Amino acid sequence: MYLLDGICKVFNGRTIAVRELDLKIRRGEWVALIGPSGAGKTTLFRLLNFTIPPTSGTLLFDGLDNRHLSGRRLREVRRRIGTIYQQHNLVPRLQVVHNVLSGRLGTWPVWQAVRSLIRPVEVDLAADALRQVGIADKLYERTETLSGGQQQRVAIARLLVQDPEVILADEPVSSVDPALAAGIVKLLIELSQTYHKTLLMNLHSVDLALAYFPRVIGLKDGMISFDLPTAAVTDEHLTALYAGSQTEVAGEEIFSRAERSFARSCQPRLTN
Ligand SMILES: Nc1ncnc2c1ncn2[C@@H]1O[C@H](COP(=O)(O)OP(=O)(O)OP(=O)(O)O)[C@@H](O)[C@H]1O
Repeated sequence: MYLLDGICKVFNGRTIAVRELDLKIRRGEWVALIGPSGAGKTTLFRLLNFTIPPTSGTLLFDGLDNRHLSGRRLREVRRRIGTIYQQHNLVPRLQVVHNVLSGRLGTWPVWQAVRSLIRPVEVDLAADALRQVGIADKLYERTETLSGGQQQRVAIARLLVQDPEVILADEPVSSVDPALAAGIVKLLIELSQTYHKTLLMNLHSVDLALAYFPRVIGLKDGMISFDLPTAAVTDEHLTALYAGSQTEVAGEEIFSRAERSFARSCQPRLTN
Protein backbone atom coordinates (compact mmCIF):
# COMPACT_ATOMS: atom_id res chain seq x y z
CA MET A 1 0.00 0.00 0.00
CA TYR A 2 2.77 2.39 1.01
CA LEU A 3 6.43 2.21 0.17
CA LEU A 4 8.74 4.90 1.51
CA ASP A 5 12.38 4.99 0.54
CA GLY A 6 14.79 7.52 2.05
CA ILE A 7 12.04 10.02 2.84
CA CYS A 8 13.14 13.33 4.36
CA LYS A 9 11.01 16.28 5.38
CA VAL A 10 12.78 19.50 6.26
CA PHE A 11 10.77 22.58 7.20
CA ASN A 12 12.12 26.04 6.43
CA GLY A 13 15.42 24.57 5.33
CA ARG A 14 16.42 23.78 8.92
CA THR A 15 13.91 21.75 10.96
CA ILE A 16 14.35 18.10 10.10
CA ALA A 17 11.03 16.46 10.95
CA VAL A 18 11.58 13.15 9.12
CA ARG A 19 14.96 11.82 8.03
CA GLU A 20 15.94 9.05 5.65
CA LEU A 21 12.86 7.03 6.48
CA ASP A 22 12.24 3.64 4.87
CA LEU A 23 8.87 2.05 5.50
CA LYS A 24 6.56 -0.53 3.99
CA ILE A 25 2.88 -0.78 4.93
CA ARG A 26 0.90 -3.61 3.38
CA ARG A 27 -2.76 -3.37 2.42
CA GLY A 28 -5.04 -4.30 5.32
CA GLU A 29 -2.38 -3.88 8.03
CA TRP A 30 -3.07 -2.19 11.37
CA VAL A 31 -0.07 -0.31 12.61
CA ALA A 32 0.44 1.90 15.67
CA LEU A 33 2.96 4.70 15.62
CA ILE A 34 4.37 5.86 18.94
CA GLY A 35 7.16 8.19 19.99
CA PRO A 36 7.97 11.29 22.00
CA SER A 37 6.60 14.72 21.23
CA GLY A 38 8.29 16.20 18.17
CA ALA A 39 9.37 12.78 16.86
CA GLY A 40 7.75 13.51 13.50
CA LYS A 41 4.60 11.38 13.80
CA THR A 42 2.17 14.02 12.54
CA THR A 43 4.56 15.06 9.80
CA LEU A 44 4.77 11.45 8.66
CA PHE A 45 0.95 11.27 8.54
CA ARG A 46 0.80 14.50 6.54
CA LEU A 47 3.24 12.97 4.07
CA LEU A 48 1.18 9.77 3.93
CA ASN A 49 -2.05 11.63 3.18
CA PHE A 50 -0.33 13.82 0.58
CA THR A 51 -1.00 17.07 2.42
CA ILE A 52 2.70 17.93 2.18
CA PRO A 53 5.35 16.60 -0.21
CA PRO A 54 8.62 15.06 0.97
CA THR A 55 11.74 17.19 0.66
CA SER A 56 13.49 14.17 -0.83
CA GLY A 57 13.08 10.42 -1.17
CA THR A 58 10.46 8.24 -2.83
CA LEU A 59 6.89 7.89 -1.60
CA LEU A 60 4.72 5.32 -3.36
CA PHE A 61 1.02 4.82 -2.64
CA ASP A 62 -0.35 1.70 -4.28
CA GLY A 63 2.49 1.96 -6.79
CA LEU A 64 1.79 5.64 -7.54
CA ASP A 65 4.81 7.89 -7.12
CA ASN A 66 4.00 11.15 -5.36
CA ARG A 67 6.31 13.02 -7.79
CA HIS A 68 3.91 12.20 -10.60
CA LEU A 69 0.76 13.24 -8.79
CA SER A 70 -0.83 16.62 -9.18
CA GLY A 71 -4.24 18.14 -9.96
CA ARG A 72 -7.01 15.62 -10.50
CA ARG A 73 -4.81 12.55 -9.94
CA LEU A 74 -3.61 13.92 -6.61
CA ARG A 75 -7.21 14.63 -5.54
CA GLU A 76 -8.20 11.09 -6.50
CA VAL A 77 -5.42 9.63 -4.37
CA ARG A 78 -6.31 11.87 -1.43
CA ARG A 79 -9.90 10.61 -1.59
CA ARG A 80 -8.61 7.08 -1.10
CA ILE A 81 -7.04 8.11 2.22
CA GLY A 82 -9.17 9.19 5.18
CA THR A 83 -7.60 11.08 8.07
CA ILE A 84 -9.08 11.50 11.49
CA TYR A 85 -7.58 14.05 13.87
CA GLN A 86 -7.53 14.70 17.59
CA GLN A 87 -9.64 17.85 17.11
CA HIS A 88 -12.34 16.10 15.01
CA ASN A 89 -12.46 19.00 12.47
CA LEU A 90 -16.25 19.07 12.65
CA VAL A 91 -18.41 22.16 12.17
CA PRO A 92 -19.86 22.60 15.68
CA ARG A 93 -23.01 24.54 14.74
CA LEU A 94 -24.13 22.09 12.06
CA GLN A 95 -26.37 19.12 12.70
CA VAL A 96 -24.56 15.81 12.99
CA VAL A 97 -26.06 14.62 9.67
CA HIS A 98 -24.28 17.40 7.76
CA ASN A 99 -20.93 16.69 9.39
CA VAL A 100 -21.24 13.00 8.59
CA LEU A 101 -22.25 13.67 4.99
CA SER A 102 -19.29 16.02 4.52
CA GLY A 103 -17.39 12.75 4.02
CA ARG A 104 -19.12 12.66 0.61
CA LEU A 105 -17.96 16.12 -0.47
CA GLY A 106 -15.04 14.72 -2.47
CA THR A 107 -17.45 12.77 -4.68
CA TRP A 108 -20.40 15.17 -4.95
CA PRO A 109 -20.67 17.90 -7.55
CA VAL A 110 -20.85 21.40 -6.02
CA TRP A 111 -24.61 21.78 -6.64
CA GLN A 112 -25.31 18.61 -4.68
CA ALA A 113 -23.13 19.74 -1.78
CA VAL A 114 -25.03 23.03 -1.60
CA ARG A 115 -28.40 21.30 -1.92
CA SER A 116 -27.50 18.89 0.85
CA LEU A 117 -26.78 21.75 3.24
CA ILE A 118 -30.37 22.91 2.83
CA ARG A 119 -31.95 19.47 2.74
CA PRO A 120 -29.57 16.58 3.45
CA VAL A 121 -29.33 13.98 0.70
CA GLU A 122 -28.19 10.40 1.29
CA VAL A 123 -29.51 10.61 4.87
CA ASP A 124 -29.73 6.82 5.03
CA LEU A 125 -25.99 6.62 4.50
CA ALA A 126 -25.35 8.98 7.42
CA ALA A 127 -27.86 7.18 9.62
CA ASP A 128 -26.24 3.83 8.90
CA ALA A 129 -22.76 5.18 9.66
CA LEU A 130 -23.98 6.64 12.96
CA ARG A 131 -25.57 3.32 13.86
CA GLN A 132 -22.24 1.59 13.28
CA VAL A 133 -20.44 3.97 15.63
CA GLY A 134 -23.16 3.57 18.28
CA ILE A 135 -24.86 6.98 18.20
CA ALA A 136 -27.78 6.42 15.83
CA ASP A 137 -30.01 8.74 17.86
CA LYS A 138 -27.80 11.82 17.28
CA LEU A 139 -28.55 12.30 13.58
CA TYR A 140 -30.27 15.68 13.91
CA GLU A 141 -28.51 16.94 17.06
CA ARG A 142 -26.36 20.02 16.83
CA THR A 143 -22.80 18.71 16.82
CA GLU A 144 -21.57 21.09 19.53
CA THR A 145 -24.02 19.62 22.03
CA LEU A 146 -22.30 16.20 21.87
CA SER A 147 -19.55 15.08 24.24
CA GLY A 148 -15.93 14.85 23.04
CA GLY A 149 -16.18 11.08 22.67
CA GLN A 150 -19.45 11.34 20.73
CA GLN A 151 -17.94 13.98 18.44
CA GLN A 152 -15.03 11.65 17.72
CA ARG A 153 -17.61 9.01 16.78
CA VAL A 154 -19.21 11.51 14.39
CA ALA A 155 -15.77 12.00 12.81
CA ILE A 156 -15.46 8.22 12.45
CA ALA A 157 -18.95 8.05 10.88
CA ARG A 158 -17.80 10.71 8.40
CA LEU A 159 -14.87 8.43 7.53
CA LEU A 160 -17.24 5.51 6.95
CA VAL A 161 -19.24 7.64 4.55
CA GLN A 162 -16.05 8.69 2.75
CA ASP A 163 -15.13 4.98 2.52
CA PRO A 164 -11.36 5.38 2.07
CA GLU A 165 -8.95 2.47 1.58
CA VAL A 166 -6.58 3.76 4.24
CA ILE A 167 -7.43 5.32 7.59
CA LEU A 168 -4.82 7.54 9.19
CA ALA A 169 -5.84 8.28 12.77
CA ASP A 170 -3.63 11.04 14.19
CA GLU A 171 -3.92 10.89 17.97
CA PRO A 172 -7.67 10.23 17.74
CA VAL A 173 -8.12 9.79 21.47
CA SER A 174 -5.87 12.48 22.92
CA SER A 175 -8.77 14.78 23.72
CA VAL A 176 -11.06 12.01 24.93
CA ASP A 177 -11.58 10.82 28.51
CA PRO A 178 -9.06 7.96 29.03
CA ALA A 179 -11.93 5.66 30.01
CA LEU A 180 -13.48 6.16 26.55
CA ALA A 181 -10.22 6.11 24.60
CA ALA A 182 -9.95 2.32 24.42
CA GLY A 183 -13.52 2.14 23.11
CA ILE A 184 -12.69 4.46 20.22
CA VAL A 185 -9.45 2.65 19.35
CA LYS A 186 -11.35 -0.65 19.41
CA LEU A 187 -14.09 0.75 17.24
CA LEU A 188 -11.59 1.92 14.61
CA ILE A 189 -9.94 -1.50 14.60
CA GLU A 190 -13.26 -3.33 14.32
CA LEU A 191 -14.40 -1.13 11.44
CA SER A 192 -11.05 -1.59 9.69
CA GLN A 193 -11.44 -5.34 10.08
CA THR A 194 -15.04 -5.38 8.85
CA TYR A 195 -14.35 -3.18 5.83
CA HIS A 196 -10.78 -4.36 5.09
CA LYS A 197 -9.15 -0.99 5.63
CA THR A 198 -5.49 -0.32 6.20
CA LEU A 199 -5.23 1.46 9.56
CA LEU A 200 -2.36 3.56 10.85
CA MET A 201 -2.79 5.16 14.23
CA ASN A 202 -0.54 7.69 15.88
CA LEU A 203 -0.89 7.26 19.65
CA HIS A 204 0.50 8.93 22.73
CA SER A 205 -0.64 5.96 24.80
CA VAL A 206 1.86 3.11 24.60
CA ASP A 207 -0.60 0.89 26.47
CA LEU A 208 -3.27 1.27 23.79
CA ALA A 209 -0.74 0.66 21.02
CA LEU A 210 0.48 -2.55 22.63
CA ALA A 211 -3.01 -3.72 23.56
CA TYR A 212 -4.69 -3.39 20.18
CA PHE A 213 -2.15 -3.41 17.34
CA PRO A 214 -0.19 -6.32 15.88
CA ARG A 215 2.63 -4.06 14.66
CA VAL A 216 4.16 -1.09 16.46
CA ILE A 217 6.58 1.46 15.07
CA GLY A 218 8.60 3.68 17.40
CA LEU A 219 9.61 7.00 15.87
CA LYS A 220 12.26 9.21 17.40
CA ASP A 221 13.97 12.31 15.98
CA GLY A 222 12.34 11.65 12.62
CA MET A 223 13.80 8.14 12.38
CA ILE A 224 12.44 4.67 13.01
CA SER A 225 13.72 3.51 16.38
CA PHE A 226 12.00 0.12 16.05
CA ASP A 227 9.41 -1.51 13.82
CA LEU A 228 8.26 -4.75 15.40
CA PRO A 229 5.43 -7.21 15.96
CA THR A 230 3.89 -6.13 19.24
CA ALA A 231 4.97 -9.28 21.07
CA ALA A 232 8.61 -8.41 20.34
CA VAL A 233 8.47 -4.90 21.83
CA THR A 234 10.36 -4.87 25.13
CA ASP A 235 10.72 -2.37 27.97
CA GLU A 236 14.22 -1.68 26.64
CA HIS A 237 12.80 -0.62 23.27
CA LEU A 238 10.36 1.70 24.99
CA THR A 239 12.94 3.14 27.37
CA ALA A 240 15.28 3.88 24.47
CA LEU A 241 12.43 5.44 22.50
CA TYR A 242 11.47 7.93 25.18
CA ALA A 243 14.88 8.50 26.81
CA GLY A 244 16.45 11.97 26.61
CA SER A 245 14.36 13.09 23.70
CA GLN A 246 13.93 16.69 24.86
CA THR A 247 16.13 18.84 22.63
CA GLU A 248 14.92 22.26 23.57
CA VAL A 249 16.86 24.94 25.42
CA ALA A 250 14.88 28.00 26.48
CA GLY A 251 12.43 27.35 23.67
CA GLU A 252 15.18 27.25 21.01
CA GLU A 253 15.69 24.07 19.07
CA ILE A 254 19.25 22.82 19.17
CA PHE A 255 20.47 22.80 15.61
CA SER A 256 23.91 21.29 15.44
CA ARG A 257 26.38 21.64 12.63
CA ALA A 258 25.75 18.00 11.74
CA GLU A 259 22.00 18.64 11.47
CA ARG A 260 22.57 21.67 9.26
CA SER A 261 24.65 19.62 6.92
CA PHE A 262 22.02 16.84 6.91
CA ALA A 263 19.27 19.36 6.09
CA ARG A 264 21.34 20.53 3.13
CA SER A 265 21.76 16.94 1.95
CA CYS A 266 17.96 16.60 1.64
CA GLN A 267 17.63 18.35 -1.69
CA PRO A 268 14.33 20.26 -1.71
CA ARG A 269 12.19 19.19 -4.60
CA LEU A 270 9.13 21.24 -3.87
CA THR A 271 8.42 24.01 -1.42
CA ASN A 272 6.17 23.54 1.63
N1 LIG B 1 4.74 23.25 9.45
C1 LIG B 1 5.87 23.16 10.16
N2 LIG B 1 6.81 24.12 10.07
C2 LIG B 1 7.98 24.03 10.76
N3 LIG B 1 8.27 23.01 11.58
C3 LIG B 1 7.38 22.02 11.72
C4 LIG B 1 6.13 22.05 11.02
N4 LIG B 1 5.43 20.92 11.35
C5 LIG B 1 6.21 20.24 12.22
N5 LIG B 1 7.37 20.90 12.44
C6 LIG B 1 8.48 20.45 13.30
O1 LIG B 1 8.80 19.12 12.93
C7 LIG B 1 9.11 18.35 14.08
C8 LIG B 1 8.19 17.14 14.16
O2 LIG B 1 6.88 17.61 14.45
P1 LIG B 1 5.61 16.66 14.48
O3 LIG B 1 4.42 17.49 14.77
O4 LIG B 1 5.60 15.85 13.26
O5 LIG B 1 5.94 15.71 15.73
P2 LIG B 1 4.98 14.73 16.54
O6 LIG B 1 5.77 13.49 16.77
O7 LIG B 1 3.68 14.58 15.84
O8 LIG B 1 4.80 15.52 17.90
P3 LIG B 1 3.52 15.50 18.91
O9 LIG B 1 3.46 14.10 19.46
O10 LIG B 1 3.92 16.50 19.96
O11 LIG B 1 2.31 15.90 18.14
C9 LIG B 1 9.02 19.28 15.28
O12 LIG B 1 10.30 19.81 15.53
C10 LIG B 1 8.09 20.37 14.78
O13 LIG B 1 8.33 21.58 15.44
